[in-house]
Amino acid sequence: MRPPQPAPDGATGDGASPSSDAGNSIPEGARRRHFRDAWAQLRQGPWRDISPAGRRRLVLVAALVALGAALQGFAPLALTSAVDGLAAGQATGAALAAAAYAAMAGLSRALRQGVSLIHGEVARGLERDLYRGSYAHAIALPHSLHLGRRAGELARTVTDGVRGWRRMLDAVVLTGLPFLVEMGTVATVLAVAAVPPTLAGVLLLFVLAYGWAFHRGILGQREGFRAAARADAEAQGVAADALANQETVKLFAREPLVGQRIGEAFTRGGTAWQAYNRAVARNGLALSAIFALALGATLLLAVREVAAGRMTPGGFVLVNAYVLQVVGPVERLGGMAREMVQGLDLTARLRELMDEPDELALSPGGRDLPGSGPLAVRIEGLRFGYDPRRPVLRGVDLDIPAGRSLAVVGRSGSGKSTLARLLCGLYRPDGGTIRMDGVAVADLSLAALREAVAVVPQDTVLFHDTLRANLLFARPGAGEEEMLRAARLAGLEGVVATLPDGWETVVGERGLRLSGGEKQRVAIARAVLKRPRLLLLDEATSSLDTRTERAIQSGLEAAARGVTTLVIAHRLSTVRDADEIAVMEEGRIVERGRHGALLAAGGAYAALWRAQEVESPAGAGG
Ligand SMILES: Nc1ncnc2c1ncn2[C@@H]1O[C@H](COP(=O)(O)OP(=O)(O)OP(=O)(O)O)[C@@H](O)[C@H]1O
Repeated sequence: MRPPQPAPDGATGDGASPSSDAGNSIPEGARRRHFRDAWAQLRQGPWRDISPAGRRRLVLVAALVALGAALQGFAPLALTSAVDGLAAGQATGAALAAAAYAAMAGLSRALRQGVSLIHGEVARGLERDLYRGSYAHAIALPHSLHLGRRAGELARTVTDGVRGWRRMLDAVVLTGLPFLVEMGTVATVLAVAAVPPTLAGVLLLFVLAYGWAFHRGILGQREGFRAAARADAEAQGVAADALANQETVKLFAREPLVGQRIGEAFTRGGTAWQAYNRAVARNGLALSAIFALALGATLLLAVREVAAGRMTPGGFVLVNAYVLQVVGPVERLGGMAREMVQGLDLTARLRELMDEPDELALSPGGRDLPGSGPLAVRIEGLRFGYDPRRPVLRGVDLDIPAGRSLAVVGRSGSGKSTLARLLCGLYRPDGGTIRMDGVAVADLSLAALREAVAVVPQDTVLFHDTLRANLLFARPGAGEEEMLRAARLAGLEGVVATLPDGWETVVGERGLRLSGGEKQRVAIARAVLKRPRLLLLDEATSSLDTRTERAIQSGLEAAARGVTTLVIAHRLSTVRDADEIAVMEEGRIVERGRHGALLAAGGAYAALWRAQEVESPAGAGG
């Protein structure tokens, strides 16, 4: 039941969400290059997507963060003055200094709270822009690329990527910037307050040792973190797979077995998180030891300096305050390094995705289709293979005069649907040309081509929305009358009448709440509503019973009147009235003509017809 490579999941023990395989995709040595790339992309990509107002607010956030950090850095100076004032018997001065200290510390904290509120809003706006841009790009990627990916993988890549950018933004604005400002002010204060060099040196040494230990700890924990996240994702994969197969589980009465597998998977996740938490605790202990040593050493030194009269009691307080105060930013800096690395891991696949050329880049032709009536289609020497090693179309020549119908029949796998896909620009031919009203499809804009063509595919997938919304997707501006006419021609009216919610019925994910035949009727109605110049019917009625098919056939014929139509069909009885019938075999057209002539010729078509007559004596296929 477990998928071979479960998609890593964002739900992890500490709320962080690295993508396990994304994390492994960047070798350690290439890390710096990735930082550079990420920076370049930050400037070209995400940054560009932020609205000018959003940028101004981001700058405001940065300014407030810097102000808060500066206040935090300077505050102990006021405390020093208060203590020295007290020591010198200047109570008023000491009180003023103490008040200044309280104001600075309070303001700094208030700023931090306010900033996180504004920053959250700014960051959410940025996320929205990123989602919009990334999904627009993902949808515009070539059809072949979508087919080559697992369901949900693209959505996961986008979500991970956007979360990664958000983490990096938070890390830089909320941690990196205040760290630099606060350390700058601390260094300035130490210099101005003439703290003895030995003490300043010990303090610096402490910061470095603490930062180094913290960083090492994070690197050490990284593998454990990834392993735990991976185990978690696997467990989620097992559970998701079980849910997807719930019907099978029930029918085989295997609930206990599935429950046990899920339990085992989550136990593995729990064990991995325990190992990670132990590593975190070990590192925490090491840090506490360094902190205790540093505090002890600096205070002893400070006591000696004060006793020798080289430092005031206020200086003693200052040193003590800084030892306590610099721990936070140093720790946060380590956290920031982790966030940046994890953020980069998360954005890696999105950055790759954004580099993939979209359909427009691959089909740069930008011409519009002139005119407005039915299209004349001419196909010459068309060759195509999904894989270069296996040609599917091996030189197809066909033409459909404007407003006429052509039926393409042939054995399963002969390449009929592939021909239809090339006609609507889902793939580019390897050789040969398709012309619409004399214009090569390669020169057309994809939007112009697809506005002109309507397809009723073999398998219809619908939006998880109402029937009305699904139908109007074909032409959002269509009026009620027009929609009802399309529904009537497609035999959909009768279906709608039986549904308790009528047109407002929500059809379920991918349209799963409708039967195959009902979905097919929605697809036909959509195609009719679109008022195309070329109609492609790819076994448009294959899911219908013979009686319903006959009923809809007349509607389809009415819809196809005056529209160039290419019909792909297995049941030959449905295409016997086509203006022309072409028989396809192994990617080539081997016969063309009208029904009667082809039967009389006694070739491939006649053989297909006879075979279907044996299966269904009432009339081939019907
Ligand atoms: N996305 C794809 N990637 C790779 N190969 C494909 C893809 N789609 C179809 N094929 C292959 O191309 C060949 C032609 O498929 P196509 O769907 O055009 O046949 P068809 O004549 O429409 O068949 P049917 O009547 O069963 O619908 C088949 O051998 C099929 O396996």
